[in-house]
Amino acid sequence: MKQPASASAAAPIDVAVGILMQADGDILLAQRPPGKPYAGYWEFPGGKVEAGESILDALKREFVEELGVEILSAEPWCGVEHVYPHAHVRLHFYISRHWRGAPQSLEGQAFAWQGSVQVAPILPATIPLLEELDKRRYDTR
Ligand SMILES: Nc1nc2c([nH]c(=O)n2[C@@H]2O[C@H](COP(=O)(O)OP(=O)(O)OP(=O)(O)O)[C@@H](O)[C@H]2O)c(=O)[nH]1
Repeated sequence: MKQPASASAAAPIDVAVGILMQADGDILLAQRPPGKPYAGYWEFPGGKVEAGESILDALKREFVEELGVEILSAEPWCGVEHVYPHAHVRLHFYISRHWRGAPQSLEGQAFAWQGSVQVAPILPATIPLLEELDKRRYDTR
């Protein structure tokens, strides 16, 4: 099959992204492992939605695979579309305040609980969300 001329011409890839938020507002970030595009950049855990899978199911699967964490509930927060040189992604961000298990580095990735975010660099499409998130961190629902 003929390849699209650029990532922007390709159909967007759906990605499920989860923000674990502790009661004190701290959020979990993970560092992309070597071998992936943007290796070393920080992101919220998640990954591509597989064919026939719901976004929430993909989110739950990725958290088990990457961190050994079982998401008990998550609310959709916002969607962001971004064209990278390697892919056109449609990011579906969820916030979860209820999960089971402490995160483990199952894919060798570093991760960090952050209040105001100090780790860098952050994936470009995720940067604008950090400011918005800061406003929600102390929402105690
Ligand atoms: N998980 C995650 N992905 C993000 C974020 N922001 C962002 O632009 N992305 C993009 O979304 C895409 C996620 O794909 P991925 O390669 O991590 O997904 P995956 O774990 O299923 O990868 P795989 O192909 O190795 O199985 C990447 O292009 C990544 O650059 C974010 O905050 N979290």
